[in-house]
Amino acid sequence: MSARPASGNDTAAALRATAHRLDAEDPLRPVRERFTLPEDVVYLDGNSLGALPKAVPDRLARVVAHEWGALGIRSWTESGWWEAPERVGELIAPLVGAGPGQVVVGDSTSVNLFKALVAAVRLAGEGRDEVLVDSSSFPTDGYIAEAAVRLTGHRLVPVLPAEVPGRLGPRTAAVLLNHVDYRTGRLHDLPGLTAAVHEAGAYAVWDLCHSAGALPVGLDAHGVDLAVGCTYKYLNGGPGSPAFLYVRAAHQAAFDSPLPGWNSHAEPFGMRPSYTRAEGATAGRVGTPDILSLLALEAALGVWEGVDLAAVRAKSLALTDFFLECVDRYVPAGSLESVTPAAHEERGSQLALRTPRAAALMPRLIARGVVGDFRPPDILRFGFTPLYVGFADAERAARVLAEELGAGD
Ligand SMILES: Cc1ncc(COP(=O)(O)O)c(C=O)c1O
Ligand SMILES: Nc1c(O)cccc1C(=O)C[C@H](N)C(=O)O
Repeated sequence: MSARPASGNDTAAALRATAHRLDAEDPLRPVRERFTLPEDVVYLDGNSLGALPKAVPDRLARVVAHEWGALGIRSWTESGWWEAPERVGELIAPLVGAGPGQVVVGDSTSVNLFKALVAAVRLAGEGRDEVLVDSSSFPTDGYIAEAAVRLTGHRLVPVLPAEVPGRLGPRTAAVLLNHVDYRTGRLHDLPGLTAAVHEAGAYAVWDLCHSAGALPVGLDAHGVDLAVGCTYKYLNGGPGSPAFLYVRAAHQAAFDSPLPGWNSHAEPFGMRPSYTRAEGATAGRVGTPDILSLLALEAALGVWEGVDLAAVRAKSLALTDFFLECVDRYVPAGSLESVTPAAHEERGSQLALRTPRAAALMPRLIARGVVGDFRPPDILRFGFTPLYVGFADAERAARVLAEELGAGD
């Protein structure tokens, strides 16, 4: 980075004063009170595991003691367990720009990637034999895509998102893309790439793991065909909370799941020997939902009440700008390189700083209460969740980072 040398106490005092003012002016500041945050810790890992919303422990305790303990099997109907995948889907829908009836919650992101990709190539039909997959993606996307095409008989073409328009053609059936790159934090052009995929007559599948809850997505507005995302990052659902699957309403009649379990049957308790698909988003279900995690997620989604996603995006950009400014002021020139694009329209809600010392540095930052993560071979990752991270947190993280960099190995 183009760092200026740290100029001592004056710099720190000025940056702290700015942080204090920005926190005082922050319209999302009160939302932080909806979370239990670890004491004296700057938590910059919400892009891996979101913090704990305060409403979750009591809700879970009641589900266990009353719904499971006292009501038992009756809770599938009396406590609304059976409909929970669709009900929780309706809570996520507005956060990703989806109208009602298109989002269902259940299974992991990996499993939903498989369903979505196979369903997309089936929608494309005969005569199209290629699937493009984002080669910079989180590894599971590539593994799943490879396994999916082995079953469907398509040819997998790994490409960088920027190369997609040049690689599309009459043979393309579907394209699997990441909205925000998990390593670099680069935000890809979802509207533009989706339009290009459609122009080629193909189907666009988006992985929203690093954008759902971090920025407006606009699934309906941009014509996305299918999308998946996890709920344990910016949606704060807890470790292993179930993922979501979006199937555009226009495609639901032809949606052909490769995993048609009994939960997506039109009449699940009819126990029929043959399968008849349920209507709507329910067709994306497979087997018995993970009720404890699903209901923890439902309680966690309460933190979004009254929260405007445009304010979340504005704060995310302000926080990441401010963190970069602090790093620039505190850290000696040449010791870190930001691999996250500077342009706002290309930035998600995390920053990735490159240094050959990254692997050794991150444990030291964590020991000093600044929790980010390390991604091989040389990336320090800092996630900024606008619902609970403040500007004073950003200043402290940058200052501790500079101190640890200065301390040598
Ligand atoms: C982009 C992306 N896709 C998928 C996953 C993981 O999927 P799963 O929920 O199946 O572990 C992650 C992170 O774990 C991710 O960052
Ligand atoms: N899903 C995770 C897990 O089960 C354990 C630890 C981390 C994760 C993550 O989410 C990693 C994350 N997708 C990443 O961007 O690196």
